[in-house]
Amino acid sequence: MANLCKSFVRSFATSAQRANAFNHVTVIGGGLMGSGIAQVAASTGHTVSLVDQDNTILGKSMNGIHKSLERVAKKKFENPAAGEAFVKDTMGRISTATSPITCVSHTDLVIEAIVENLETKKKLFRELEAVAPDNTSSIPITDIAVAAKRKDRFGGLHFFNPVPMMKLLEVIRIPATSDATFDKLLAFGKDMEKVTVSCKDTPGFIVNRLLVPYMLEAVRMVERGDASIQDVDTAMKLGAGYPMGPFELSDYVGLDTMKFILDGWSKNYPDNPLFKPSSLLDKMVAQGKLGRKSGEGFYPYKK
Ligand SMILES: CCCCCCCCCCCCCC(=O)CC(=O)SCCNC(=O)CCNC(=O)[C@H](O)C(C)(C)COP(=O)(O)OP(=O)(O)OC[C@H]1O[C@@H](n2cnc3c(N)ncnc32)[C@H](O)[C@@H]1OP(=O)(O)O
Ligand SMILES: NC(=O)C1=CN([C@@H]2O[C@H](COP(=O)(O)OP(=O)(O)OC[C@H]3O[C@@H](n4cnc5c(N)ncnc54)[C@H](O)[C@@H]3O)[C@@H](O)[C@H]2O)C=CC1
Repeated sequence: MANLCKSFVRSFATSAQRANAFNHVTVIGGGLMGSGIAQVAASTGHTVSLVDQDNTILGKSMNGIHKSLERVAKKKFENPAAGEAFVKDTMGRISTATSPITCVSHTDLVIEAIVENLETKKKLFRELEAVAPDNTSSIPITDIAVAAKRKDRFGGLHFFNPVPMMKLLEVIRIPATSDATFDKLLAFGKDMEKVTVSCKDTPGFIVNRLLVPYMLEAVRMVERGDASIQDVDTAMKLGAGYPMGPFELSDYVGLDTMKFILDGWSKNYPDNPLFKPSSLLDKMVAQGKLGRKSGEGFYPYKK
């Protein structure tokens, strides 16, 4: 299998030298993030097991990956046959499973990308009782690591949505993370063709520490009646050069995920008025308006 990996990497590698930090990667959670991580891991030469709760969800994940790969292939290859081969080879590197237990016995890296809920994440790691770098938006890595026995082999990988397009990867170490693990995670980031940055295990790491207050102030502006959703989005795109306004981005991230993140922040910082729950966000999630994934959020979408 290692040989296969190497030959694939030779065929499709960019100019960057790969470290081949890990060969087999298990991604747990096949939603927006897990699918994107699995896709990029496979397209950069890793063999991937993608795990979610049932085969219907996994079917949707694989469809999404296929569509995204076709978009990538269109840009990457002038020759359609080469593009088709890239999509087929990449898909062939991904297998699916409904339990992580069978995969982790032979994997080099476990990436957790399940729902943003500390107890659910801790329960998963208790079950795995193994190495587990993870993808959380805002939960401190140290809090999740409580459930891991081998903390020296535990660290945080924060990818960005959409994973195939966003170049950044935040790599977080906790005091218990060994130098060897941290170095391997950085090397893995390079293998995934991402630019890595690191910071302390501080709330929201770098990006979300700045993004969350910005997004929240946008929603408060609308709640106060200061400006409309459309005008806020237009202003931030044309006046600040952002590719999406805060409400378009919220729909893209998923309003349920946003609510999980905000609920965590307001629980951890009850005295900070900045992180108070948003009644608008709560109401929309209760109505099932979750953004693009449900067909409606701040804006309507074709299903
Ligand atoms: C308001 C509520 C307040 C609640 C408060 C709670 C706060 C919580 C907030 C925290 C959120 C935390 C989330 C997180 O942890 C961190 C994140 O990930 S934040 C999100 C970061 N991402 C962004 O900021 C994305 C910004 N948008 C963009 O960069 C672009 O819009 C995007 C690349 C997504 C799409 O580009 P666009 O030009 O708009 O559209 P196109 O469809 O034309 O695409 C352009 C280009 O890109 C290709 N492409 C797009 N998506 C994919 C994909 N998934 N796979 C493959 N290829 C893709 C597409 O093919 C186009 O290529 P061309 O060659 O140009 O045709
Ligand atoms: N949506 C975004 O833009 C970003 C999200 N994140 C973080 O990534 C994580 C995942 O987020 P999304 O992919 O957006 O969520 P999502 O809701 O799209 O996907 C979560 C997936 O996890 C699965 N799942 C839940 N419990 C599971 C379990 N015990 N075992 C296996 N699978 C399980 C669900 O079935 C679902 O398919 C969250 O921690 C989130 O904060 C990080 C960066 C960006």
